[in-house]
Amino acid sequence: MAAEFTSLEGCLEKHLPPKELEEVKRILYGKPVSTLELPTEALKLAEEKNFELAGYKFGVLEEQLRKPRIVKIGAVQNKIVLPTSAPLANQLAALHARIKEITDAAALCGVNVICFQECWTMPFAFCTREKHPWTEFAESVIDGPTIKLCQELAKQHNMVIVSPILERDSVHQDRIFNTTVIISNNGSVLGKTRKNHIPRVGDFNESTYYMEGDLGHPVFQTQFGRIAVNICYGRHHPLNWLMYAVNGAEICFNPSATVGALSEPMWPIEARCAAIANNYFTVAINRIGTEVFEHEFTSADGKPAHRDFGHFYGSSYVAAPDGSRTPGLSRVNDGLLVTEVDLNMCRQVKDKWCFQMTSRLDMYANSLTEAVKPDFKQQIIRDEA
Ligand SMILES: NC(=O)NCCC(=O)O
Repeated sequence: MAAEFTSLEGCLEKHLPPKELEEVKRILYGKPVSTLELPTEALKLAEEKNFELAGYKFGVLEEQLRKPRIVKIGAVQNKIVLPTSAPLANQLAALHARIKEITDAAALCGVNVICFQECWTMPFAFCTREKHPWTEFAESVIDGPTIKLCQELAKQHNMVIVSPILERDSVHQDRIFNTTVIISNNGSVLGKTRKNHIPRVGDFNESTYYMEGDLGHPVFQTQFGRIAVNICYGRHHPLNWLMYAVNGAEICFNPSATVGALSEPMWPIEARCAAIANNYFTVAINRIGTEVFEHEFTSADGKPAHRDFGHFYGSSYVAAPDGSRTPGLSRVNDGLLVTEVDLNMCRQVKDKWCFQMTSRLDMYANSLTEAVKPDFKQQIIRDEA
């Protein structure tokens, strides 16, 4: 769908009578979320700097023996700032400045953990199939310029920063990975996680640029809960989501870069299903805009060569373990979504639905062990009549 369609929620609100709208929202979005009051200063900054700022809060049961574990999550979606033909250093600096503005607004809103979009320091150039100059954006997660910036911001704002970048691993022969770095609110690098599943679909020609993640499914214990990151295409793999839950995640981020023609109908479903199935909060983040490249490329589908990927439709949202979700940010504008959650909800929903007790992981572990053997025989009962 074209970039002019700004948001699904906006369209429903414009065209449905209030009573029907309430029913549609109940069915499509689950238990209603309330609006979070945001400081005037932050709203002013958002207006001045031209990004959407929205805030929501999920309802949760009050417990008698546990204190609430309130966390404010920030999700950021943004366009690239300069054209893809600008000098790389300028492109990077402009993105750094943009993310700093949005993070400053998040700090004013009291955000505890913020996550940016997939490979946020660069245009999503993998569609071009050109290595030069794009692989130059890959940087060290130990002392690269982006990590340094994130460390400063994390310390300044007492905020955990989840920063998805293209990683250059110089300790291992300059290999490249699609990595997310977790920076603690004290400014130190807590660790990193790498994209496990690499797309081989449409113009997402990413497997020629970087390798499959080799770090498993780490979960990071932060001062604001246990967090994990399932990077973009990993959201199509239920076992990837599952393993972060098995390792104890309470919030699972899904920083992404995906376009309307390919995935938009799947977008509202996948991270939300994952929240339900895995009893954690999911944070689905997608980039914004249409990125135009200097040289034409084809999509190997017989259609004419072109210079862009299509429209990255944003629509970032948060889903809760009880199946409710926030409205999405816009399909066309940069934005910051602030969501207040009580992590106690994860266990409350586990106790209600018992998915963790009925999942039969041992049965599937055995079945999958058999299924990956070369001499595996499918369990099919044939009608020989
Ligand atoms: N960045 C990325 O993995 N995109 C793949 C397309 C999709 O998963 O929608």
